[in-house]
Amino acid sequence: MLELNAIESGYGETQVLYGLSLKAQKGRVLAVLGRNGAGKSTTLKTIMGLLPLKSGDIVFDGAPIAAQPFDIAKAGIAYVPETRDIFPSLTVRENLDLAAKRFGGPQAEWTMERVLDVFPRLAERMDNGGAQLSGGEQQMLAIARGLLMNPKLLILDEPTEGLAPIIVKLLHDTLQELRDGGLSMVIVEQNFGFATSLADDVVVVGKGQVVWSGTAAEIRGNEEVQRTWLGV
Ligand SMILES: Nc1ncnc2c1ncn2[C@@H]1O[C@H](COP(=O)(O)OP(=O)(O)OP(=O)(O)O)[C@@H](O)[C@H]1O
Repeated sequence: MLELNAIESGYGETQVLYGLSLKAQKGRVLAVLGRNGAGKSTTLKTIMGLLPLKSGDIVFDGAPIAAQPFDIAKAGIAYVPETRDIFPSLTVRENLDLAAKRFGGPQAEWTMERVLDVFPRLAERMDNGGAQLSGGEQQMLAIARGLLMNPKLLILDEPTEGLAPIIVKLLHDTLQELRDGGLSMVIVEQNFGFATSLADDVVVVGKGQVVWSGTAAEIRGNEEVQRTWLGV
């Protein structure tokens, strides 16, 4: 459903991706792993139109991906950045309403009610300001907002970063539920156990390219790849 073919991208003069190719398939979870600075976040930002694609192409659902972030979201990709980017001065309800109004509708698969079923903790915090939420609640809000965009593909950048183990476990169970419901996802993650227990497929990024790809079971059994490219 999403295909990156030999993409090159970076920040101004600084090139970070050197011919990176990968495929994310419908109904499956792809984990993108790699050491700090390998180019994982840069890959996601390039997919989302936040960094210019210098060379190569990106195909989503059989068509070249749009150039502008809003059009990419409209086409069906929801992106939860590392920074979560919720609106701190708005309440939980207002944060969710913004996405529901823009991307919802009578036919929408994800409604406010359904999202709050998945994240009951948010239902208890609807009138709290974004800034009053814990890190885990902010992450839940960011994912809930992504779901209300009714995406075909949900992209998450380091969802467990900075979260306590008990919240990581809760998040894991929630994402597993979404996966079992058939949601396609791409997850960039430093937490190897978290990522490989959720993922079907795995790519490892090193120095701006994909250096290994296979299934989650294969990488769990491959200590050499773990040691060489992930430092696990
Ligand atoms: N805004 C920026 N301007 C210039 N260089 C950047 C910028 N952001 C990241 N880089 C550089 O791009 C390279 C890849 O960064 P990227 O964030 O994609 O890595 P990553 O694999 O996601 O790792 P991390 O887990 O640290 O986020 C790094 O060398 C980083 O220093």
